[in-house]
Amino acid sequence: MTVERTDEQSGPAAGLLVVVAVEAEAEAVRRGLGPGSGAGVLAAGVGPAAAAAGTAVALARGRYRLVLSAGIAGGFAPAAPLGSLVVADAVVAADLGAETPDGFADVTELGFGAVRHPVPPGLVAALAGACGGAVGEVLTVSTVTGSAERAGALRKRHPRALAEAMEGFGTAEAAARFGLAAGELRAVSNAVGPRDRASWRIGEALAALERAFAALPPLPHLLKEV
Ligand SMILES: O=C(O)c1cccc(C(=O)CC[C@H]2O[C@@H](n3cnc4c(=O)[nH]cnc43)[C@H](O)[C@@H]2O)c1
Repeated sequence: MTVERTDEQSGPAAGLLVVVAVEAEAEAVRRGLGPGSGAGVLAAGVGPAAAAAGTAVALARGRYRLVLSAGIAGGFAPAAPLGSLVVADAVVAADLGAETPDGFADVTELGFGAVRHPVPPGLVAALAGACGGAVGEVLTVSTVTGSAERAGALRKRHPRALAEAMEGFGTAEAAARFGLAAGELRAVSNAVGPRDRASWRIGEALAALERAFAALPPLPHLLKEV
């Protein structure tokens, strides 16, 4: 696993680490950031475990002050349509828990762990103000939702959720171990609900992700907010 920086590794403290799942997302982020941003961009793999492991290794090896989970996501209709951007004000593990006779119980209800990482409000405002993204919860799931029933159950349990993806909570958990804030910025490639591969708009979502990173304020401005 390597963290590719968009400029010299040996320069001043990098500051920003952007963690995505796959190389196509990393390329979109790098194009948006442009040369000389100094940010680290890591394609850590799909899912919360890969994201947590990759983020932790990168943070142990590099000098970072802020972490962003980024990439494509499923959007909850109608708030997060295809091609739109979503900025998390909380990163929430939505399927970390147990099935009980009374329904799903998250790990905090079972008496241990955490399922939620709030994002510093100033960081949320700076990100959303810059890219025009909608603000709300972004869920992290280990299984992509593929039915209206599951989508409805998630929305019932998380009425403020705008999107689901698979890495944010892992990235935020790792960042927290290093005492760092983490945000999440997602571009919607598909609707959360019944599986319909023909309707995915991955190219549009990657283009929106690139535009979002091109619009980000300079790093010192973001760092003031955390
Ligand atoms: O096979 C399917 O039905 C299916 C539907 C949506 C996404 C996938 C993926 O394997 C992509 C996972 C990858 O992309 C992010 N992502 C994008 N859309 C979603 C989603 O609706 N729910 C969860 N994750 C999504 C995710 O963060 C992964 O990196 C397959």
